Amino acid sequence: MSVLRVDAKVVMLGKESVGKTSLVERYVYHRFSVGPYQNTIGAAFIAKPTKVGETVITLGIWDTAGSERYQAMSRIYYRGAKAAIVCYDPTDSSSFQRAQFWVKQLQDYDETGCRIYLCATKKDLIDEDRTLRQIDYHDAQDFAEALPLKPGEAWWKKGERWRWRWREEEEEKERKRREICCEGDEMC
Ligand SMILES: Nc1nc2c(ncn2[C@@H]2O[C@H](COP(=O)(O)OP(=O)(O)OP(=O)(O)O)[C@@H](O)[C@H]2O)c(=O)[nH]1
Repeated sequence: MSVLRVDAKVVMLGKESVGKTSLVERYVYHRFSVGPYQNTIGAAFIAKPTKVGETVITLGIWDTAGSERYQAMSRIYYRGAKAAIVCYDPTDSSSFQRAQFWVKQLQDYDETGCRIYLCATKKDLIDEDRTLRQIDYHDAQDFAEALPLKPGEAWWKKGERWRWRWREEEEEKERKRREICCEGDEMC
């Protein structure tokens, strides 16, 4: 019996119905399924060999369910991932909030240097009717630009709202860490 060797684990994250499964299907099978929307249950796995230079590497793609019902399970799927594609639908502002949630989860629990990619879906809808856009392009860009930076470095680049928000969140985390430490330890 042959055992499938996965060279890199990739995880798809994002609110339900943002288009994660459609993206994976497009990438793997070059198709877009039209028809009634079927939500993912738990997660789906697919292996995709891909050529990088002369080397073939196999991506193990975990397409997670966006429904909050499955949120607790998601850590299993992003644990050890080399890359996370965090998707949001620019016509749905709540999906952008959800994307921020996932980015934070990944940053808080990352043990293996997972690279985070922010992906806006359903561009055709915006192209057809710009009034559908609920997420400002620049807000998304600012947020994405802050991603490769470690949280501690993010606030050195001044100007944009997102970077300041990272800073505030980090300071708040540090403050809580100190409080917890001081409660149980007089040396703190
Ligand atoms: N117009 C348009 N519709 C899309 C696009 N991508 C996905 N959809 C539609 O959006 C709906 C949800 O797509 P899915 O790919 O199933 O979404 P998902 O994020 O995997 O959803 P969950 O499995 O619930 O997490 C489907 O009806 C798709 O046809 C796109 O690029 N443009």
